[in-house]
Amino acid sequence: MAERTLMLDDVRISLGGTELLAVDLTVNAGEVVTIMGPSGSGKSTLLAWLTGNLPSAFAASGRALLGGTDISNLPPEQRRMGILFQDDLLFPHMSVGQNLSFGLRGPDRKSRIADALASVGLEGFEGRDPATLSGGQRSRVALMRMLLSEPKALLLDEPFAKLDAELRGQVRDLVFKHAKNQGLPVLMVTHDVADAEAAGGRVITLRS
Ligand SMILES: Nc1ncnc2c1ncn2[C@@H]1O[C@H](COP(=O)(O)OP(=O)(O)OP(=O)(O)O)[C@@H](O)[C@H]1O
Repeated sequence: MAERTLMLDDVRISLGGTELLAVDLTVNAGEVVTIMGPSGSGKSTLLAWLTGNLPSAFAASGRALLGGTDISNLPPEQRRMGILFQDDLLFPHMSVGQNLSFGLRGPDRKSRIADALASVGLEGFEGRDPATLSGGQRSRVALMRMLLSEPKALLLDEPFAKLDAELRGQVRDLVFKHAKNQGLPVLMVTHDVADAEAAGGRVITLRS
């Protein structure tokens, strides 16, 4: 599955002329690599660079290769990255079902959405207004929206922080299983050692 690896080739990001981070890393298909490190060490900045949304205050060099293709200069929407942040927002004027069908095609769309909701304990939530959901419920909808969009790699930034302990384990397993089944490379930023252990892969620690 070499075509599904995510390679960070000599990536260097600096801020105000000072190097913030330097990373050389290959994430294999189905592998979860955890990024840890103190606050301010550049974890979120690295993910922002990968998505094509690096703030202009930073300067970056190096390449990101997804399945062997250099994506470093592609616009964000062409990178096919599944992105999940702790404070992920759902579209407020759409129902849960409409949020999930965003970018989804095909005649089996409805049943895929129903299955996705059921898999995170939200069976029948299609018609709900996101404003009426709890933080944990919203974060599960955002997660399923990401997975349904058929990304080629996953970038997760504290993705399970809003979930209580029991749900956290379940949702985490679901994401990692999905990544394994689909052969997706995953980069996960977390402060939580249990998240890193559950991922079971390599841990990269950025220094402050
Ligand atoms: N838009 C921006 N403009 C200028 N500096 C920024 C910007 N965003 C972040 N920074 C700075 O860049 C550095 C890295 O921030 P980043 O958010 O990547 O750290 P982090 O490791 O994700 O931290 P945390 O664990 O607290 O989320 C910090 O010193 C931060 O103050």
